[in-house]
Order: sequence, then C-alpha cells, then structure tokens
Amino acid sequence: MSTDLGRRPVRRALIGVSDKAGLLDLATGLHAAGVEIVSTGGTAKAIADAGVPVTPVEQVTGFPESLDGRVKTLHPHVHAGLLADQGNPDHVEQLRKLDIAAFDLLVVNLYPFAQTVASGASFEDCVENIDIGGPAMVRAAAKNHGSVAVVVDPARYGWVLERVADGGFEFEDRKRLAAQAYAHTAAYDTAVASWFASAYAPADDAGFPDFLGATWERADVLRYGENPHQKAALYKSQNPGLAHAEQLHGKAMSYNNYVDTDAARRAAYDFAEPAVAIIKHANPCGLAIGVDVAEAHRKAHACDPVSAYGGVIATNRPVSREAAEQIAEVFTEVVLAPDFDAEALEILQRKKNIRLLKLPAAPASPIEFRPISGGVLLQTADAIDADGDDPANWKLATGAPADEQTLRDLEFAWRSLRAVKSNAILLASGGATVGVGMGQVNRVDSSRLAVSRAGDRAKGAVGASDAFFPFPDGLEVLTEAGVRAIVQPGGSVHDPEVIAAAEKAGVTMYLTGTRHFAH
Ligand SMILES: NC(=O)c1ncn([C@@H]2O[C@H](COP(=O)(O)O)[C@@H](O)[C@H]2O)c1NC=O
Repeated sequence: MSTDLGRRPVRRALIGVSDKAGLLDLATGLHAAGVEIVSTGGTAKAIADAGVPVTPVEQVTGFPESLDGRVKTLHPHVHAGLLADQGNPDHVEQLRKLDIAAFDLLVVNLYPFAQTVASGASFEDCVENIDIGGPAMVRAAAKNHGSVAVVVDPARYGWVLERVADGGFEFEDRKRLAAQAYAHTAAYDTAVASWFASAYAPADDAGFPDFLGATWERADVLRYGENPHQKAALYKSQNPGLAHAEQLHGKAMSYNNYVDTDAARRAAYDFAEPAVAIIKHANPCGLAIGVDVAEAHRKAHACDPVSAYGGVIATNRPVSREAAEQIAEVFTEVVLAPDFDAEALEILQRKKNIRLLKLPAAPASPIEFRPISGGVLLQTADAIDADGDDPANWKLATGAPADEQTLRDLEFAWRSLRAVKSNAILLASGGATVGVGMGQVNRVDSSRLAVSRAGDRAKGAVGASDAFFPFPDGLEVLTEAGVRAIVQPGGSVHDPEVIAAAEKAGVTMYLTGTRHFAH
C-alpha cells in the first residue's frame, strides 16, 4: 500500500547515475539543503572530487562493489531503505531493529544500453551494458512512492532542488515521478528484450524475431483526429522521422496534417535530385524533380493546381527565397524541408496559417509496421532498389527503345509511383507528373482518372502502372490519349494481349518485373 503521507521532507538521498550531466549541481544543492548523500562508486567519486560530502554505498551495505560493478546496490540495506513504507509503523520498527536508514529520494539513470547498441559495440559489450541494479532500485522506489521520490530524468534536477528547498515532494509529485520511472524501466527492458530477440531471430523465419517491443512517449495532444469528433495525440518513438520534426512556424499540426506530411516526406525524400511533392489526402497531386526546389515546385504545382490548394508540400532540399515566394502564393497547410533559407523563412512566416517543419533527411526505416485489429503486420520497406527499379534491367516488350529523355521520364514516373495509392497510374513529362490516377478498385478507372487529369498533356507523355495491366483495356485508355511510352511490371496471364495492344498502338513498353503497390 502507498499511504498518502503528503509532503515529505528529503533527508537522505541515494544517487547512482551513468550520465553524470548536472550531477554536481544536484549534489551541491542537496548538500546545501542538509540532505545526506549516498552514492555508488563512480558517482560518489565525482561528487567527492567536487568537495561535496558523500557516503559510498559500500559503507551502507558493508559489502564491496564487486564483479566489475555487477553487484553494487543489490543489497537489503539498500532495498529495505527504498521499500520501507514510512506510513507503516511495523515497517518503521523493522528498519529500526535492522539498523537500516530509509531513503527519501532516489536519483538513478541507467547504463546506456541503447546508445551502446547504436554505437555498433560487440555483443558482449551490449550485454555488459544491461543495467541490473539500477532498474531494481528504480522499481523499488517507484513502488514505494508513498515514501520515496524517484528521479530518472536529469532534466528534472532543477525542479528537484526547488522541491527539496520547499520542504519536500507532495504525494502527487511522487506518484507522477513513479509513473515516469516505470515508463523508463519498461522502455529500457523493451529495448533489451527486442535487441535480444533480434540477435537470436531464427534464420529460417526470414529473420523476424519471436518478440517485438516498442515504446512511445506522448509528444502532443492534437486538437482532434481524422474528424472533429475523434480525439487524437502524437506519440514519439526513438526512431527518426516526422514525429521529431522541428516546427518553425504556424498553428499546431493536426492529425491529417501529420498523415499527409508523412506521405509527402516519403515521396520527396525518395529522390536524389531536388524534388517537391504536393500531397492531398495522402496522395500526390503533384510530384516533380528540377534543377532546384523552385523549379521542382513550379512543375509539381502545374500538375494539378486546383487540388494543390490546401495541400501539404515536402521537399528534399532547403527551401530557397524563390521557392518560398511561389509557395506563398498558394494556400498551403504545411511545408516540410530539411531547412529553410533565412529569406525563405521570413517570406513564409508572414503567412499566418502555414506550418513550417524542419526535418533533416534520415535513413528510412528498413521495416514497416501496419496495425490490424488484434495484431500488427511487419514487412521490409518497399525501397526503390529492387533489380526491376533499374532501367538497365527493364525488358523492352514492344516498340522502339526509348531515347534518353524518354527513359529518364519513365524512370521518374516509375519512382514516383511509390507515392501513389493503388491502383496507381501515373503520367509524366519532363520530370513532372502531369496526371495521376489513384485509389481506384480497378486499373481502367485509374487510367481514365490519370488521363482526364492530364488533359492535353497526356499526348506525348509517358505512363507508369504500379502493377501489371490484367487486360489491354487500361493500357488502351492511355494509348488512345496519346501516351507514347509505358513502363509496368508485366506478369499477367494476359501479357501477350497487353503487349499486342501496345504494339498496335505503336508505343514503347518496358516490363520491370517488380511491382510497387501502396495500399
Ligand atoms: N549492479 C548494481 O548493483 C548496480 N547498482 C546501480 N547500478 C548502476 O550503476 C550506475 C552508476 O554507477 P557509478 O556510480 O559507478 O558510475 C547507474 O547507472 C546505476 O543504475 C548498478 N549496475 C548495474 O547493474
């Protein structure tokens, strides 16, 4: 039971920290407030070196720190001092008889396990960096939050000193600290368990581990969800990505802004050349590459200026003044970029309603998750690096080999398809989309949509299809509109008829052998 003992003064603190940042200020402040400090080896040394009195934990346990630090605090004199309920007279009496002094405050941060793994350290070094004694103390103190305040976050040290000076922690403070402490040890254990499971993932199960753990921390509560009657929040993981973007300007991001911006980020960051993606409802209404962001934006915007209104823009290069001036002319919800030139920022900041996000390019996660009811699906990410993504490996099924510019457009169209929800048909010209058909339940309708969006621009454009044409009809919609070269995976039982239709229309058609569905 955790008795509500109200505000409790801090008389005795136990400190054992791997990350020594802020330690000396904390120890100095605690000492000045009359708190007795007990510490583990390295921590005690750092405190003593700064001239602050400290009791080594060995003096409390009467046992030397041993086994290369594997046993320091794992002792009844420490754990009874952390677990005794000060509101329980029997506990207090037992401590007195055992001659054990209680702790009022525990400050711990754990061995840097995740950082050690990330550094590429050996398996043995990673194992050695699994903290055992630290989590045991944190969990003990958190359980006993009625009596003990537990601090795992160095960012809280200043607040800790304020509280100590103010007569101690309130019960509500200790409860909140305990919740944070359990979240901390849970995240730590999850990282260890996931790493271990991955290290021993059975090779005959394609390397998928038996256990998969992930933890998220709430970063924001959003105004509402996909619709105004839905509640929503943003949680961050440890992995890089949109959830970690820095917002430089504008109103708070909405749920739909996040969904669209993530789609835009994925589309734009797929290209090596300066690229701009304009996204509405998670699909591109314009995608283009150019010599710079401004040109790419002009071309992407021209694809479908009507739909681009209220869109979300992502680019893979810093936004220039010229690009910012263009963007400022169109009502835009979000602009995401690795950076913004100073003048660009000034121009866009004049727009009250635009949100500006800065997010450096980071390697895309090699694994994709999709929650389903009762579980989650995992797959390796659909990167553009399969053999079939290299035009050198494409098979010319019919027509004359494409000239250099046409081949470049086909390659652009093929790469851009990944950003389009299936069934995807994409028409492109000069490194820009000119008509996109997406999200239809058959390929003919997607073809019609792409052609109708492109209008006259379909004539002479190239076309790409994310999966094979099951019948000639979809392809014929494109060729009748004047599309002159097509790239598609091939592989339908009706390929001969599809190829014959392309031949009859006199177009060039390449088969990639690779498919890029995105549902
Ligand atoms: N084994 C133990 O009894 C033990 N007790 C505390 N620790 C950890 O030792 C670190 C502090 O050690 P030092 O003060 O020696 O730098 C902290 O990260 C703490 O979580 C321990 N180390 C690992 O398990």
